[in-house]
Amino acid sequence: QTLDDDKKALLTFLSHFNSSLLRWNQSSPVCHLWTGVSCNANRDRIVSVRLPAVGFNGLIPPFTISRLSSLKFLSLRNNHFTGDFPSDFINLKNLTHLYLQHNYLSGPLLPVILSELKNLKVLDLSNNGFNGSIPASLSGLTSLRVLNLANNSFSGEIPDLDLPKLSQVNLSNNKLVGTIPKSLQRFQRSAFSGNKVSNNTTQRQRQHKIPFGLSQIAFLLILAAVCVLGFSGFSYTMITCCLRKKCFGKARIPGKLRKRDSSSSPGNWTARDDNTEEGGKIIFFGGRNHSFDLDDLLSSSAEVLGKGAFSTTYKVTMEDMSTVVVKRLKEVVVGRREFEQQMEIIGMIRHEFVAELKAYYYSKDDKLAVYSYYSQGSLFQMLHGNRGKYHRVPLDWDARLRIATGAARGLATIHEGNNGKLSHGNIKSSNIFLDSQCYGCIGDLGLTTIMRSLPQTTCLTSGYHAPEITDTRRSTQFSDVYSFGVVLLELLTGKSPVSPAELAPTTRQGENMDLASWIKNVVAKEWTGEVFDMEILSQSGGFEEEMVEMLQIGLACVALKQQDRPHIAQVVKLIEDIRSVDAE
Ligand SMILES: Nc1ncnc2c1ncn2[C@@H]1O[C@H](COP(=O)(O)OP(=O)(O)OP(=O)(O)O)[C@@H](O)[C@H]1O
Repeated sequence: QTLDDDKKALLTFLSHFNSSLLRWNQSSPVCHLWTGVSCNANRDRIVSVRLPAVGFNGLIPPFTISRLSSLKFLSLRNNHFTGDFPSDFINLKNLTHLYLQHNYLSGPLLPVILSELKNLKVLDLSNNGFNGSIPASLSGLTSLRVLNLANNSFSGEIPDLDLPKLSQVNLSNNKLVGTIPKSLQRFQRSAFSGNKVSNNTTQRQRQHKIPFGLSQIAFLLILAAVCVLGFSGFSYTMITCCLRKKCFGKARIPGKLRKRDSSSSPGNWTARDDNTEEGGKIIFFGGRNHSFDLDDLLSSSAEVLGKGAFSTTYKVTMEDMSTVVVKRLKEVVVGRREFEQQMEIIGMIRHEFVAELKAYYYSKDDKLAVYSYYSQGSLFQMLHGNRGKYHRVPLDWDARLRIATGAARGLATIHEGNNGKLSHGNIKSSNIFLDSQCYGCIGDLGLTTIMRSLPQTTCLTSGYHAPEITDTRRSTQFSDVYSFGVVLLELLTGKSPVSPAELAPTTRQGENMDLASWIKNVVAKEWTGEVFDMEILSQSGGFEEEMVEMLQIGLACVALKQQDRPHIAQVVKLIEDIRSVDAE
């Protein structure tokens, strides 16, 4: 019933715009719109409505959206809305994120309305025509973290906003005057640029003036006397304390020892998830400048990219259109400490050919790892997607060489990590991604050692695991090189090591042949060129010699005895020696 009511309210809202919407998207306006709407876990209320850049104009229809009383996230940014800040939004008491930027809204902000939106964490009203003063009642929004009022016509003095959680402010390009209040002086000057405001150094200078019209010498004498008295008092207290300690043995430490605050460690910014009692927290790597936090992640639109053995992988597009990959880890078998230690090691690795671990989250119920997103997809998709279909875009030899070069360099960097002790443990084509220049980048780093081990039977049939691997949690740099060799063979043959059926024509019935054995088999019986992917062979250019060299590297990597395999640094050198792709 409640969901129906919510839907009705939303449809009433939409009905005001039908004509413009139809003009905007002839094909399927409603369909598109519903993708921006999501419900709570019980599916009985609408909690998030995002309708950015849909071409809405006119007033925000009153008592439509505001009837969605469970709404937490509302984005109507980049439309053409006019009129005042909607006074009926006072009903949206659960709202945490409000994005109304880039519209034509105007008029003053009514203090009473804002003070009621007590749960707001993000308020973005930038790039509108709001005027009047900035209401001091914003101080009541104690959860506020982001406040963007830039590019409006706000005037008067900036109120003292005592908001401890506030981490981003932008009041630039308004008509504000006076001094920046103390509570906001921790923010960069650029947050206030384009106004006639100063920070209160002039006030401070005034305070430094000698009081009561005393002459400078008299003032200095008094100051010296105060200092001497202060010093004597301090020394007296220290001496008595020491004596007391000596006389009474163990002295009690006054006050409480403060717990170390992880947010003060450089490079890490810790945000507690207010909703979890179990101490869930998200840790970011690489400085404080993160455009998202846990709420943003959880309230952003997510698309399932796939489900692996240990995790479900989502592509998450944030309100600012940046995209990350979030892996919800299902089978973590280590405790918080070990999990955090592993993530810290991985978070230190920064290399152009290794997918960056941006953040992680640990709570009793949920463990997340946030990586950078590669829009070109994985090597697996590039090699095997749409095979045999007319719209397949073939992957040429140059691209394959570039992928091999990048991925080998990425893996070499990983093996240097943790004082040269780090291994990946899950090198395969679906974990190698293509960057904008078609270099291969290694993804999914750091998960195998903290997850449940795969059963041995799975290892044997996975096609990528080295024969000595019986426990996927105990991978080694040798086994990584083996898996990388399989990827090279996959690149050359265009055959997937995980589908033995592809190798079937040359295997005897019932024989379970891996890619390396299949290649050796074919090379022994036929000529070497038989193993290469037809897609590259049909390409003009005569790259066969280069491909044979790569085949030798791949076969060296998949040597059965681990000590016979080359070190990854050697592999990088050998691949680069085939042809340097960088200059191209
Ligand atoms: N950072 C990323 N950028 C783009 N696509 C990704 C990223 N990480 C994973 N994917 C894609 O998401 C899908 C699911 O990935 P996931 O890692 O869950 O499964 P998998 O790689 O098939 O198996 P495994 O769990 O063993 O790694 C795969 O198609 C993978 O290529």
